[in-house]
Amino acid sequence: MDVLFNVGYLDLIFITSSVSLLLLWVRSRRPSDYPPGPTPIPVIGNFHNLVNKDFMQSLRDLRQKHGDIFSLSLGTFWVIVVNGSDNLKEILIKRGEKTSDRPKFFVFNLVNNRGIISASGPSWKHHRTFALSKLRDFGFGKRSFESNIHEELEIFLNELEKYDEQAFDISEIIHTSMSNIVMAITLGRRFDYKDPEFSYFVQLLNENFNNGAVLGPVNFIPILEKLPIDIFGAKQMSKNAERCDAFLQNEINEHEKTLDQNNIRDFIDAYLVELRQERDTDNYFSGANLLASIGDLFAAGTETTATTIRWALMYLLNNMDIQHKMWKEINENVGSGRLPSLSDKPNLPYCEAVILESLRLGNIVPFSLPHTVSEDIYYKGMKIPKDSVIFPSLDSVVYDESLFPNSHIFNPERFIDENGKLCGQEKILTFSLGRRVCLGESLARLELFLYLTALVQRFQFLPPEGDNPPAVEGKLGVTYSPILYKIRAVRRS
Ligand code: HEM
Repeated sequence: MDVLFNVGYLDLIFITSSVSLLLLWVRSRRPSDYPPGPTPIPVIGNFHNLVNKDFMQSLRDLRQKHGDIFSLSLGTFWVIVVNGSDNLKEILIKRGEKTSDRPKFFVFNLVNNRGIISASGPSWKHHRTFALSKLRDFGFGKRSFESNIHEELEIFLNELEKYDEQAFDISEIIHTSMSNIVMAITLGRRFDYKDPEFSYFVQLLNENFNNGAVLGPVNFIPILEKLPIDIFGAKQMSKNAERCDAFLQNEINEHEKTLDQNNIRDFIDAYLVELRQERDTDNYFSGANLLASIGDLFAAGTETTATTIRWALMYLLNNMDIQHKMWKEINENVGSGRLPSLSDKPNLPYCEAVILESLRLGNIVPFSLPHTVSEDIYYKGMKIPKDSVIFPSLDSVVYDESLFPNSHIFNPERFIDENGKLCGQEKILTFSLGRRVCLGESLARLELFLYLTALVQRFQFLPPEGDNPPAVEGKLGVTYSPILYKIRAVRRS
């Protein structure tokens, strides 16, 4: 009887383990109508295909092997990587109705899928439309906004002069300056560069941007978030997000105390008015959604523009002839007595081309942000299943030789036609495309133009004394950002 019982017990363990493994094996097997891809290993899926090299290179190599649309089994998700400008347009624009939600990833759950970036469905649409109209009202649509940027820019340029031509790392002050512009729109005020609370806020945002958890395994295998040790940085990221929220909640509370419905000062005021008027019968507007929305504007609107400026300066250090040509164009069309303004844009096509080329080759969001699929879709005979995750490879457009010959070379001339006019800007997809296209694109383009032209007008940028220009290298966090480098800002006479 005992023997029988022992055999039965062992059998049970054997059967349970076999069934579990079988289920995992079946789960990680690629159905024949899915896009092709490397063979997944049971339990591990395709993680092993991504660990040896850097993530960007791994996805480029997989494309070489499996084609423009390929799939990977990662944890509980099927990930579909979409490469090439035409495919991206087909999937994100033509089939946009079914491909514009966000997946249930750890990073998006951090704010309980509220606000803009992490939300899906009607609440997302509501908040996106509201934010876009308020960015216009308090930002790029307002005439006086350019002079607000100029004030911030003057402070920033003076800050650079304090380095007295010594080599320094520009990252922190450029982040602070960009953050202040978003502050002006959302909180209606700016902070001093030395304000400890503000510096801490900017530092926390940066840490979360550089944290590996954003694209890391914790998104694909939710249980990893619960591990007692924080190998994947998830707990640190949650803590940082809580501290950023506390800072922003404080600002919301102050706004509530001083709100005057006849004098709407900024984004928070406008949102609070909507909340009080209770016009929103579906209850999309809420305190939690307000907090998440302004958090989104800071997260998306600070690091991105700051990083693009750091890429542009890195390229200018490596291409002194291009820097000189930019300065010459500014000098001939604007002079040195006033800051360049938006009305100068038509006369500064070369400067604009340098910005476009920095947006292209800087490649700051190589896989955009992940999307998910709300219903099965079929494309080129392949099934892209409901709930799979789409990685839009904007990286594949950057290096598309048919669009950008000698794509690895920094060459602003590719955006200038034979009549000296700007051309080809529509080929750049750095702001992504479709319904989720970057909400801050107009603001970002305005900031990049005003900052980069003013920087080159006032200073010549050089590598540290006796050093070569920095190697053009980047590293991937949420954004692909240049490695830290030092620069000298020498005031032009
Ligand atoms: C050079 C600067 C910038 C670049 C390259 C950039 C790029 C992007 C990209 C690739 C996305 C993801 C789109 C997708 O899901 O497919 C995005 C989303 C977003 N961006 Fe930007 N961005 C920049 C600046 C800004 C600025 C200045 C703001 C606002 C202050 C902003 C606000 C947003 C928001 C709110 C989203 C989420 C949109 C949504 O989910 O509906 N961005 N951006």
